[in-house]
Amino acid sequence: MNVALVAHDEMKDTIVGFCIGYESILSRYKLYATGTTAKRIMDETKLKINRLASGPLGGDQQIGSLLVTQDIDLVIFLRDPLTSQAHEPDIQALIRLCDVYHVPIATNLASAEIFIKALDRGELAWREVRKTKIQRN
Ligand SMILES: O=C(CO)COP(=O)(O)O
Repeated sequence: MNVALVAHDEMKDTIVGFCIGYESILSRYKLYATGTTAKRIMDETKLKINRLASGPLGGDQQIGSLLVTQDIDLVIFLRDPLTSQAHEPDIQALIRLCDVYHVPIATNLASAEIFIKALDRGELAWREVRKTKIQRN
């Protein structure tokens, strides 16, 4: 089960706090994150993260590519709803691919807390079944 972590600049402190709070759960999964988010989390926790490009430089698209290959099972993407982003089309594409591939995506802290607890309880295990089905097609 693989988790993608992304946060816009105004939400970086929040995602770091989230990762500190849930470090023991997150440490059991393969983690991916966009460039600056990954660096902040690795600087402030012991989590190992596969660091992708920074969001504005294609990191959201790299996560999109991992969604297509069924390599991401949960996306925690703490968006800043009050600041426009130069790479908004990439952000929309990432969210769209979550819908295409039925990947849960939390775009704020409240939903992130629910999803991480669901992950911990094994409630996303259906993702493995779904992946197997898609691989057979
Ligand atoms: O811009 C982002 C997501 O759209 C996040 O990118 P960084 O983690 O590199 O700041």
